[in-house]
Amino acid sequence: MTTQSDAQFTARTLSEALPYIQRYAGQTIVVKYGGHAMGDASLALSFARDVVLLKALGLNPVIVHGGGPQIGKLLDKLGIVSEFKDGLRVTDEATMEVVEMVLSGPINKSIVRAINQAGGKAVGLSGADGNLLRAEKATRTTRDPDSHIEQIVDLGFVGEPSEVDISVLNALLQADAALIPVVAPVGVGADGARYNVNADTAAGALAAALKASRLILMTDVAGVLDKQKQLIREIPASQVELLIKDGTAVGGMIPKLETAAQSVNHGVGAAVILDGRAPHALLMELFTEHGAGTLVS
Ligand SMILES: Nc1ncnc2c1ncn2[C@@H]1O[C@H](COP(=O)(O)OP(=O)(O)O)[C@@H](O)[C@H]1O
Ligand SMILES: CC(=O)N[C@@H](CCC(=O)OP(=O)(O)O)C(=O)O
Repeated sequence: MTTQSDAQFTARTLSEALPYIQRYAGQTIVVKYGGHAMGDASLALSFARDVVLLKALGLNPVIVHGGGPQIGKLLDKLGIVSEFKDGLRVTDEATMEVVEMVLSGPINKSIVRAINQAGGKAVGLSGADGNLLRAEKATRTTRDPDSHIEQIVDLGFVGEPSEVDISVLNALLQADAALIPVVAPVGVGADGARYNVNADTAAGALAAALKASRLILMTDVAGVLDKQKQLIREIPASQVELLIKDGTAVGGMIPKLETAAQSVNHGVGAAVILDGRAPHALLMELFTEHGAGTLVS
């Protein structure tokens, strides 16, 4: 049972959120829901409720999800060895089959079901639907430390977004403004080939195409940590390359920071990297003055 002081606290919290609700009304917020942030069933339902609340408050949330750990589990079961380079999974044909199966299948549908269970109306898509996310083979190079010669790293079917066609999202929202799109980051090539696109990168490309006011990357750390493991609250987009070059950000944090900076440079209001395991992290970030995580602007 809630006491009167609990009720007063709730009422005050709602009242204090008013300027933020007014600021974001009608704005598109792209939320990247990472595989590590998915946690247990109650956390997933709590995330879904927060998304439904955003919609009820007049924001336009678009969810792009990951599922790296879940892909890893199935690959392990199938005895397929998987390797990462700079936070990207080297993807051969057999791995691509598993990636698409896991992302477009159980993960996408479990998020759609959770949002709908929370009273929303989610619809699941992948990059192939309506050519939402066109991709091309990603290219990466490394420099040999001895000879300084650049070498091409072959990542297989890892894709980079080449074009985003938001018409399918517009058509859905025109048909029913209550819909909440949930996008699996599987891109489609001009030749019809499918590509494994890092979910952060996919979310950044969508945020830029949708001219989102916020790109929120939900992960399993408090934000970007410095070398002393202290949270960095704000990073100018221009300093992101430096943090990657000096080794502060490694592995999965590299595509996050690159995406955050690129999306800001392409007109997204700001990008935030925050801890999706913290209950209501999304609401705290958007509707309180205690923004959580690291802001890239
Ligand atoms: N400077 C850093 N600050 C915080 N996390 C970092 C940093 N550098 C690397 N990481 C790693 O990046 C991880 C987040 O990326 P990733 O595992 O791909 O998450 P997700 O599945 O949410 O996309 C963290 O758990 C952490 O291990
Ligand atoms: C190219 C690449 O690395 N793709 C990722 C796609 C899923 C993803 O990004 O999931 P998280 O956000 O949960 O890490 C992968 O295969 O794991």
